[in-house]
Amino acid sequence: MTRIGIIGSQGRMGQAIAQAVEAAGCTLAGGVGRGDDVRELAASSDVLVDFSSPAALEANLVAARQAGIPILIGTTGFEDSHHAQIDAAAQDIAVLQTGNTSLGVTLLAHLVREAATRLGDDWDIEIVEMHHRNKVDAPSGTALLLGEAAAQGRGISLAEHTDSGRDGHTGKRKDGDIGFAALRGGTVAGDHSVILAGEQERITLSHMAENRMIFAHGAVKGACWLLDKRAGRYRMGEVLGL
Ligand SMILES: NC(=O)C1=CN([C@@H]2O[C@H](COP(=O)(O)OP(=O)(O)OC[C@H]3O[C@@H](n4cnc5c(N)ncnc54)[C@H](OP(=O)(O)O)[C@@H]3O)[C@@H](O)[C@H]2O)C=CC1
Ligand SMILES: O=C(O)C1=N[C@H](C(=O)O)C[C@H](O)C1
Repeated sequence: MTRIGIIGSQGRMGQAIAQAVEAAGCTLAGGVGRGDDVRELAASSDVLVDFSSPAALEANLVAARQAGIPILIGTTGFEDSHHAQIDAAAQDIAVLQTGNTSLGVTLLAHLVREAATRLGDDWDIEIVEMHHRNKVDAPSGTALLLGEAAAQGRGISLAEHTDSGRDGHTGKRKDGDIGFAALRGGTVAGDHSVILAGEQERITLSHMAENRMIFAHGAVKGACWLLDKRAGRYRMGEVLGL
């Protein structure tokens, strides 16, 4: 039976993933939190699943590399330097990093890419997300991955066309930018809408997570999918055949 080790095991997602591991008929190798030794967990796991904090990334990648096992990273809030660390680790082990492990969002990203490819640059793209009051990063990892999908569809760089957190006298909207707005409150598991706004018409593509078990089941599926993969960086779309 596949042994899955959870990083961030006492968190909201860590606890959901433990349930999903059981439901999938896998074995829970154990879990670690802040201050625990992730190398010990890696030594007794076939694959690691990380839903913790960007601060934990370096130690997690070192542990997975030393043990020679794959890692699925669902943590969000990464900066460019974190992505460089993930790329480096993917030279030696299989790594899947995604801001959202659900089937619905993975499909939504395809739809957004397609819409952005087909609609002209005169359609403005805005991404709105809402999450529970305890979420610490914004925009959400999902909003960013949907923004990436839109940017890819348009053939532009998201980094050069992001407009996030408008406030005050901002001036008019810059042509071609992809806008982000983040709402926080209550217990919302994760709502995302991509609005394509044209002349006299508007398309909204949305996903509403009703329960974080959808992320947990996707994470376990992704972790098991990674088991026989060569070193490299993989996407959730590959797991789900999208
Ligand atoms: N990709 C996806 O589909 C999804 C991604 N996420 C992301 O997953 C992450 C976790 O979310 P959530 O479970 O809600 O958050 P929580 O805050 O509930 O859980 C995070 C857990 O990680 C632990 N942790 C913090 N720092 C470290 C560390 N250095 N090493 C090991 N463990 C550590 C925390 O411990 P302590 O409490 O002591 O700090 C806590 O138990 C977030 O980045 C979130 O955005 C969430 C849902 C879906
Ligand atoms: O922190 C959360 O809760 C979530 N985080 C992920 C994100 O940043 O997009 C995925 C999901 O939306 C829930």
